[in-house]
Amino acid sequence: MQPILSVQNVSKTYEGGFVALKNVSLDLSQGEIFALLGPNGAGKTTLISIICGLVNMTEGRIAVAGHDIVADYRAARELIGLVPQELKTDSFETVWATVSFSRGLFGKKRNDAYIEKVLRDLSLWDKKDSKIMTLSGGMKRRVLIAKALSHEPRVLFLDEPTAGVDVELRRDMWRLVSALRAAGVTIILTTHYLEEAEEMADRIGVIRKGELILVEEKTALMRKFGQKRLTIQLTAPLAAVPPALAGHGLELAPGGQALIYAYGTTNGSHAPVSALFHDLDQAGLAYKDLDTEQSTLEDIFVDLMRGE
Ligand SMILES: Nc1ncnc2c1ncn2[C@@H]1O[C@H](COP(=O)(O)OP(=O)(O)OP(=O)(O)O)[C@@H](O)[C@H]1O
Repeated sequence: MQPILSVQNVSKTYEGGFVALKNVSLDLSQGEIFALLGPNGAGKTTLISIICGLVNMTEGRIAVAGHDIVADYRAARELIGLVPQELKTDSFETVWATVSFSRGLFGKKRNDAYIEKVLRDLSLWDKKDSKIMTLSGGMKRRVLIAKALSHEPRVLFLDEPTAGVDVELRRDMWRLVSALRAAGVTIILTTHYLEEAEEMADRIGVIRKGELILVEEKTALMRKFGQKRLTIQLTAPLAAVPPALAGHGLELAPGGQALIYAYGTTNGSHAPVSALFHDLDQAGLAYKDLDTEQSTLEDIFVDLMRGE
């Protein structure tokens, strides 16, 4: 199937010579949620801005549903919605006028029923006649989302959509994202809240210093780079790991009250764990409790960023 978004060998050098993107390639399929992660200044906004036609690329080619974003920019842009990071809205207009006007800008026929649905989905309906300048920051952000959805885009970019928003808006937003995905909309989001990406994304891309260093299905990523940690709380403290257990790579917790066993989640086999318990019993070590922890996307991300 043709990708809904195809980014091929895109590079960007800003005026003054700063290289913000280096040979980035990426294909997205319809209806997927893709989380683009990376530290501040990695190039996420640059990439999104290029795809949305706000910044020119230096090299490369991008197509949206087969429409080249340069040669066929009108058709390409009609398919894209962008919720920008910064709050910029026309303060004197009403919510209704702002969102309807935005639809008109894309040459779409007026559709009041659709705009009403968008405003209702974003809990903005009772504010439809309010001027933007009278709204709270969270409400303004909802308006930005409504604007981005006004022309029924097939690809939606959310650039740090939940930065500084309250729990309720965050929850609304994720409900909306699920509904959009179910309707076949492809969503690309950048976020610094990694639990959000862990929860929502189908695939994760990590960008570092302008390079897309990794693109992976989320579940595969968690399997591949994830670690589990088993803490065995002992009934009596130890001074050192007993020699009989030397082959397991155990660590003794400070104070000697617990043994820590870290293992990968790659092969799904539990043989090493059962061998460990067998040897614990053989060594006559008594334990009173067990804790397991699994690495989160955040742990994996931090490790990836360290691995320069
Ligand atoms: N107009 C510009 N001229 C020169 N350099 C720029 C310009 N815009 C961005 N940059 C630089 O390009 C790099 C990438 O910026 P970008 O905004 O894409 O990062 P980001 O990954 O979105 O970061 P953040 O997480 O902070 O939003 C940064 O070093 C930034 O200073």
